[in-house]
Amino acid sequence: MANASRNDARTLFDKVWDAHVVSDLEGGGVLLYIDRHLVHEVTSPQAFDGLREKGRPVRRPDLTFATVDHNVPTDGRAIDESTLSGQQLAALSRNAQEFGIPLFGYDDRRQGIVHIIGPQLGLTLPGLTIVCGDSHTSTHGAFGALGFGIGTTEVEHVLATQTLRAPKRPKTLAIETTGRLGHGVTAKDIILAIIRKLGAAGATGYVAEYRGEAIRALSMAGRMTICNMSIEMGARAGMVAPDDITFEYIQAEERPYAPKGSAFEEMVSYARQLPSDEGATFDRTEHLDVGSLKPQVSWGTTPAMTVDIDGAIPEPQDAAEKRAQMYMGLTPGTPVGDLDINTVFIGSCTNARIEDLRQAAAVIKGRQVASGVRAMVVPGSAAVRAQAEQEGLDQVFQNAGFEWHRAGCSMCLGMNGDILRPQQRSASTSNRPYEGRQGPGSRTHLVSPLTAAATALTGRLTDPRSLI
Ligand SMILES: CC(C)[C@H](C(=O)O)[C@@H](O)C(=O)O
Ligand code: SF4
Repeated sequence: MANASRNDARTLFDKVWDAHVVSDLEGGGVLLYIDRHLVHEVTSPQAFDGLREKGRPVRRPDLTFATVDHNVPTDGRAIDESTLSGQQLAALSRNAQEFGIPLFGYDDRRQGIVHIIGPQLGLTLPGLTIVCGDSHTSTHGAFGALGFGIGTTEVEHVLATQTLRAPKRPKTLAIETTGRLGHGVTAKDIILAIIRKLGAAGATGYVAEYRGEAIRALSMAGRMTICNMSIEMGARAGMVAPDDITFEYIQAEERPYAPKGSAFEEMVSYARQLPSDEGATFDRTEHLDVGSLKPQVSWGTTPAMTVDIDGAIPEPQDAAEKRAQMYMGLTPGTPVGDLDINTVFIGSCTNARIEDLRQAAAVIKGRQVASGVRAMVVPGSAAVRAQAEQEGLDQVFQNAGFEWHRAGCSMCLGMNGDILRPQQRSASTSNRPYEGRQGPGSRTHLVSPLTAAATALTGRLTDPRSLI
C-alpha cells in the first residue's frame, strides 16, 4: 500500500496536465483542453485571418478575452492608424467584434498588459490551463495554473477548437527555496538569482515549480514576478502551489470574473488537492537559499548575465559574454554602482502591479530624481493606475520628477515608440535586456522596483538598502 501510494504521488504540474488531456495524438503527444485563451493585438491578426479564410467561428468566445497592450501609446499621444502599431490595434477591434470576443480596449478600465489583467479580473485560477500568444503567459502559473505561451498558428487552433496540440510532455523541475528575504530584497531578485544560476537556457524543456519557505512567504504579486520570468531560463511554464494567499487574492471584491459564493468554495476545495503530493518525484531539483541574497542587476544581454548590486562587471567567460560587454559598453572590473543611467523604467508584466508601485514610491517619497535622468512609471493596467492615483502615488512620483503614464507594455519592448536613444542606458523593471529591445542600440539593466527607484534618485545603479 505504501508503495502504491508513493507511485501514485503526482506533482502540481502532473495533476493540471493530466486533468486536461482530451486524447492522445497520433505520432505522440496529446490534445490538451484550454480553459482560458488570452489574446493581444500583436500575435492574433493572422490567426483571425486564418479563421476567416476557412469560414470557422471562435469555438468558445466566452473563454477568450482580448486586450490591447504592446502598441498602445502611454504618454497621451493619439493612436496613429497609418503605423503598424495603429493597424494592429484597429485589427483587434474589428476581429473582436466580428468573432464576438470581449475586448478590453484602449479606453476600457479593464485594459492593461495581458498578464496583469488576467489575474486582476479573476480570469486566472488554480488548476486552469491558460494560453496566450505571448511568452510571458508563464506569469499565470503563480496561481497553480498551467500557463504558457503559444505561437500564432496555435492561437488559430485554440480559437477554432479550444484545444492545443501538445507534442511533448514537459519534464518537471523543482526549485526549492530556503531562507527569508532580507530588507530591500524582493521576488525580482530571487528570480534573477535563479536565472543567473541556471542559465538563459537552463530550464529548457521543463515546467518549473517554485517551492519552499521563501516562495510561501511571497504575496501573489511576488509569485507572479517569479513565474513571469520562468521563460527567461527557457522553462515552458512556472508554477506555485495555491494556498490561502492565492485564495485571498482571488476573493478580493474587485475581480468580476472570479467565482463567488459556492462556486468559490468549490474552486478552493479543488485547488487544495493540487499541490504536489508528498513523495512526488521531479525530473530535476535545484536549490536556492535567499537568506543572504542581495539586490540583483543584469549587466549583459540575457537575464542570466547578472551580478549582485555591489558586484562588478565580470571577466567575459565566452564569446557571448564578450559581445554582450561590447554592446553594453562595459569593461570588466567596473563596479556596477559606477554605471550612469539615462532612463529608469518602472513597468512591464514583471513589475508593474500596485505592490511594485507602492514599493518604488516608498523609496522616492519626498526625494528628487537626479538631474538629467528620465524616470517613468507605466502602470501594468488601467486599474493599477486608478488604484495608484487613489492612493496618491501618482503625486509622489510626479513630485519627485517621474513621468506618470497610461497602462501598456511601453518601454519593455518599445513597440509603441517609448524607446531609448542609441547607447542610452536604462535601469528597467522588465524581463529582457536583449540587444535593441528598448530601441536600437539601447542598453538595459534589469532590476527590482526598489533598485529602479533608488537608481532614479542617484543616476547610478544603486543599492536600495542604502535608502530605505
Ligand atoms: C510580442 C510578443 C510575441 C512577445 C512575447 O511573446 O513575449 C512580447 O510580449 C515580449 O515580451 O517580447
Ligand atoms: S510587458 Fe513586456 S514582457 Fe510583458 S507582455 Fe508586454 S512586451 Fe512582453
